[in-house]
Amino acid sequence: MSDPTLAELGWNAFFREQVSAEQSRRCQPVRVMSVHRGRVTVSGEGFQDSISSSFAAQAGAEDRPTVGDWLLIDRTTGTIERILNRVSLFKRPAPGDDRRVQLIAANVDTLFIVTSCDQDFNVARLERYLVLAGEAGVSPVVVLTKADLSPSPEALADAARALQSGLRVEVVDGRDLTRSVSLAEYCGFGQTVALVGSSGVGKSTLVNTLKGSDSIATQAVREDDGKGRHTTTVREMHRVAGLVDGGGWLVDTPGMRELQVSEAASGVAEVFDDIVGVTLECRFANCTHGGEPGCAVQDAMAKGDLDPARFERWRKLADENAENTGVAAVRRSRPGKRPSKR
Ligand SMILES: Nc1nc2c(ncn2[C@@H]2O[C@H](COP(=O)(O)OP(=O)(O)OP(=O)(O)O)[C@@H](O)[C@H]2O)c(=O)[nH]1
Ligand SMILES: [Zn+2]
Repeated sequence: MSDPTLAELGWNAFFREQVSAEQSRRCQPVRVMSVHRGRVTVSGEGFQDSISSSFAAQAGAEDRPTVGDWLLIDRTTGTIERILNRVSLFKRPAPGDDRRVQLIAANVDTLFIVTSCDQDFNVARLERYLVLAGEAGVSPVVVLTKADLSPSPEALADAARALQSGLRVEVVDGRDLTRSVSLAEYCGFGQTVALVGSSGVGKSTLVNTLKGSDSIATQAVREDDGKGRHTTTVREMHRVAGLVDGGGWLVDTPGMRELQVSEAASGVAEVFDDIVGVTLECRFANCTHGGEPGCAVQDAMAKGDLDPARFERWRKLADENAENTGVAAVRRSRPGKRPSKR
């Protein structure tokens, strides 16, 4: 395949408008294809390189290049001038150190929430990922793999569709391009798709199938997960070539298996907007929905309009989010000396 053009890499008006004429004389736009310790590999128009990931104007915790980022780099020195504003950003508290944030991927258009029809299917987990997508500003698609191993994949697809209004759900056999071809429309020209899901659900298989080759990332990078253990993670962009009208990019996200919800109130409200709507009808604004008079939630459950199991999952996620968000906020408000041991 020929080297991608800027437009094929995903360059569009949103990014172009952030660059002044003076800047574009001095700098060129490049996209981050993979992140390694202290370095990033980047692609631009007829240009590929590995450059240092640190730069002079770095400010906040999110001011670090991650996979999918658009950078302006100096045409002569090759150093990063700045990171362009992102369309979307996946991040999470750094494992083992929730004072820091780990950037997962930037400028993702679509999130494939991958789950398999055999063992893995779990609505609570799907809802977690939907919250993550909502919070990151990315449109979610549930991808049910291993359709061949289930007697009734369509029943699972319907269960997934019921989780959020308008949710797209695709049933595939990830090993077979002809039975994954429904994913083509999300992987078109200049589009970027990230994949999340538990280990073994078939993410790598799907990436290889859509790429049209078996050459998935093997240059594993060792990253300290903060607990003294080392996990092997590779995050990089893979070009879709297996599909006729493909041409977009896939980002696998190893190391995102355990998923805690934090600072995601708007994502939770978006995924559970049906329940939030009902709570607005409760008589007391601070109703705990635990048996107060005039509780619209209890009412709706009694009438069969609201699934008690879904209500419980919402409550659990909302509580977890409040808890984690509180912890993160307290930690941030105490700058200065870091505790040496926790
Ligand atoms: N029958 C069937 N097997 C599949 C399908 N997709 C993947 N598999 C198999 O499932 C196993 C796990 O697939 P992977 O692609 O390695 O899963 P993964 O999600 O990338 O797992 P991690 O790399 O651990 O995150 C492999 O043996 C695949 O051949 C499918 O659609 N049908
Ligand atoms: Zn109530």
